[in-house]
Amino acid sequence: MQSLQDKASEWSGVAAADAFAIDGCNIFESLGGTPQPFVDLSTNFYTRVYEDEEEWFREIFAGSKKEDAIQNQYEFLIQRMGGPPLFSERRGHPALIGRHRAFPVTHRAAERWLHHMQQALDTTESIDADSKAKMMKFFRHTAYFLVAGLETTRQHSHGCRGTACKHGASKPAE
Ligand code: HEM
Repeated sequence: MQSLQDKASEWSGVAAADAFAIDGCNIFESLGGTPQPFVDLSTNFYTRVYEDEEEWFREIFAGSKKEDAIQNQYEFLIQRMGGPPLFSERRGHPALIGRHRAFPVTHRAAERWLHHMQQALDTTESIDADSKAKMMKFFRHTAYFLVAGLETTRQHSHGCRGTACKHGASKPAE
């Protein structure tokens, strides 16, 4: 069976080696070892998301306060890009598939998310071009990893419906 990583590579067009080039360097340190570039990026990103002219996409985020969404994201990014584990200290394990279960993370939503992230990166001056390129590949691959992961768990839940399957405990989000 095709793994989620394989599906993510196929759907995103980004090979795993390119997506995880972020692990071969420390972007947090190379950007000066401070939270600021990540705060800038997340603020830029979520300002675009919360003002998106496409209501269907804006609505996905309606249950979260913009300030909270910004903090969740920059703490995750700092941690993932080689900085201190701020996200895990405050929120626990990232478990991204589980944390997105309540949201309709479709191919279309992934493309819209990536569109805003590309624009946010393009207009964040505190991040250099090489780091931007690496981060975008990571984002693209991860967005499709989420699409693939959620599609798989939802299909699985459908298959279990009406049976005494152990997965029945976690209700599928549809
Ligand atoms: C593919 C399309 C995506 C959609 C539609 C989506 C949607 C959302 C929504 C609605 C939230 C809740 C906002 C909040 O309260 O923090 C969220 C949280 C989050 N997302 Fe995404 N997301 C997507 C992709 C990604 C990607 C690619 C990443 C990582 C590279 C990511 C990382 C996170 C993190 C770390 C949180 C905070 C979770 C928490 O603190 O509980 N998301 N996302």
